[in-house]
Amino acid sequence: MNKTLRIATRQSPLALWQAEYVQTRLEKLYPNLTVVLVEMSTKGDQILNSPLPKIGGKGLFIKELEVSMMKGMADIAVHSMKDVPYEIPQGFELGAILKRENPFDAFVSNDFSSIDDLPQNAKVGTCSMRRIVQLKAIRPDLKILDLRGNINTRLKKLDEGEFDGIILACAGLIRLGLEDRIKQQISDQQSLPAIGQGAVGIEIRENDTGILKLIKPLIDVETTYRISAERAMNARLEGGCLVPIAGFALVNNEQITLTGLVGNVDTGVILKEQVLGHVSQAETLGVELANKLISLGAKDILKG
Ligand SMILES: NCc1[nH]cc(CCC(=O)O)c1CC(=O)O
Repeated sequence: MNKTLRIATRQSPLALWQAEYVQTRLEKLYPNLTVVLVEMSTKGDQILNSPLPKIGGKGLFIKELEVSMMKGMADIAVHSMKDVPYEIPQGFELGAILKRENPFDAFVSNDFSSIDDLPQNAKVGTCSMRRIVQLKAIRPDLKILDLRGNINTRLKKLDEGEFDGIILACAGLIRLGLEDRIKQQISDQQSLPAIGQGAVGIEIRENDTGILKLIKPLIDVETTYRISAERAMNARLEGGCLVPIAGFALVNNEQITLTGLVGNVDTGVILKEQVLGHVSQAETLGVELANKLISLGAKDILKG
């Protein structure tokens, strides 16, 4: 019997690419399944004249998709994991996390080859508090200017000369076929990636066992360990996009190394720590790292 599965998605080129990627994967797995996209705009897409932290943070890119699932208009929602708040609302759960793309930040410029190549007092565009605090640590002279909008909008503003360079995620550029715009892949030493950066997740209605079974083949185990550790740390720190928090996990031979960072844009203070352990303890390690950061003053740093 032909079944139809409906994917709730935002309408940005990146969101559509990610939703179509899941659609293609599912159609290949299940030839009798029809997979359709239910496109919608979210508040986070609509309010572009204010820095994201001032309008309520990342949940603004998610809420409408969850409402469509609750109303029975869609069966799953595809998100960039870095846009998913650490608390999943009651009635929903993360059903699958797919294989992580390049997780690092990218320096994008038409005139300069790297952050180090930028002249004194160069103008750099980003709205991420995480990127700002780490950029200022390596180049305190830079003029960081607010930059919002989808990837193409941000590139257009760069190309129109508003900035000497901008910071984006490698993953978004790669997925949109814009890898050639990456002038420098910024190392995690210079800019620790955002929690979940580079990973795509599928949100479902809680206990929707039929859908869970359907999407199970899309799960990437290593990525799930990495994102679980990063998100557990963020949850313990109660981090949103209002504060500069970064977390990045790597897995090697069933050992997970989790690095976490908190900072303060006003004071420039950065606190960075690391834990390691067995992948089976991913979430426990995330909490352990958060507790270590808290014991070293993370909450006061985040308050400023
Ligand atoms: N809301 C911004 C956002 N959310 C996810 C990505 C990139 C894709 C990813 O990290 O998976 C981006 C763009 C960026 O940070 O440059």
